[in-house]
Amino acid sequence: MNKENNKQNLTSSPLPAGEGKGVRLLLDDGTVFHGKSFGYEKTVAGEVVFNTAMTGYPESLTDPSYAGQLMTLTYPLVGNYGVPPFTVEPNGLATFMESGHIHAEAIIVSDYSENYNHWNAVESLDDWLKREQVPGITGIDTRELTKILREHGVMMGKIVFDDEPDSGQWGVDNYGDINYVDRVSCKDIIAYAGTESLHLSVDAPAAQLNAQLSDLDSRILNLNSGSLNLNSGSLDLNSRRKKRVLLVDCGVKTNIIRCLLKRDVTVVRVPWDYDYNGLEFDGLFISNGPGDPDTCDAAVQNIRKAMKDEALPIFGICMGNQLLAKAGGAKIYKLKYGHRSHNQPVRMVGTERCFITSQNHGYAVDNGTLNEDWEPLFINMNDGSNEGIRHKRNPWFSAQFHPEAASGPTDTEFLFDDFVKLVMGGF
Ligand SMILES: NC(=O)CC[C@H](N)C(=O)O
Repeated sequence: MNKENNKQNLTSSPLPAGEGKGVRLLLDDGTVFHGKSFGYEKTVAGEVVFNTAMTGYPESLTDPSYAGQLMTLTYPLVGNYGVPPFTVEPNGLATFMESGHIHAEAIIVSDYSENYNHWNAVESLDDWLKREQVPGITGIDTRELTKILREHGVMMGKIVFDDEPDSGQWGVDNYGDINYVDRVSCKDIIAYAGTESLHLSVDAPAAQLNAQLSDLDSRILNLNSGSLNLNSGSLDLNSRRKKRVLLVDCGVKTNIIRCLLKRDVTVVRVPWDYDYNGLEFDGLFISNGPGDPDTCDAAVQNIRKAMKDEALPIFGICMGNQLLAKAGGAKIYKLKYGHRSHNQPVRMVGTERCFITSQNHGYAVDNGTLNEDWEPLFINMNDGSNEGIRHKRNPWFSAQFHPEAASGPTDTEFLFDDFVKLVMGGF
């Protein structure tokens, strides 16, 4: 079937002659959009999703949860504040980005602005995309595209250059069948303490890792001893170490690690399928990540093992909400077109408190499948879907939205305070 003749053929207002190459966005339902290329020239395919935030393209492009997706921005003017520098902190974390590189397959915009101006910009979006070999399309009627995705639901799409014949092949499997988490998760164990970080091998026995982590703690404590506040809540005086959060990296955003470190805990980041149950830690954190949570069974099994310690604080964000729910026996389903924006309203169940949240997810926990030990913690005010869960007795909770924001509103950052208080042993 020739999909291009099958459906709408949508041409947006032409860009001035001489700009990027002509390029088409082909949707799985046969719709074709015509635009101009910017960034890197490459044919790519993936799940086409839309994000209605007005800002935040550097953070969204580097959010590992966008792996495998073509990111449509509905805000029409994109690129006008350029791109911040890719500087890295002493602990190896990017200063302004959410990971080490762009994870979205492509960016789709209405009107790419070549001119940019911002106190922190060092290059244009076009130059950054070229450097990272990621294609962009401009001149697309992104509101029309979004209407189609809202009606039909998200679907696979492909970018094809007008001067290249379309092979007719997608070149990638269906989005939901690919384990993207495995692609984006770290490969080593990385411990972050203060401004330091230490890479450890996943093959080392737990006893050796525990000893290496203790050495790191002693070093940090000695380094800080001049200014050490002995009343600091995070210092465990019995074990002479800081409180430790074990972070399961399903594609963690940098700002989650920053938010934890800011609260004075040591963060031990492990690959998504690593069995951390022999390590010493005081709290378990399960991160955001791309793709279908049903591809992450190893992570669910490890969470179940950790749950044998009923007093262990557990906190999850986004994919972490879904994996914690699965570990508790609940089911996940795919939303029609997901929540990707800076203005998703959620209500804290049992209260009249409503928060405006930053979101990026396509799947959701089915509230009806939570067993009697669990209850919804937040509910989306637009569509009633689950936005978080909590265990009725144990210190286990999670949010479907992004309390770390980056980008977006920071109103729910208090959830990190709540978690770290539990880790410190009190509430
Ligand atoms: N940001 C995330 O962690 C997203 C979780 C999952 N991949 C979803 O789309 O629902």
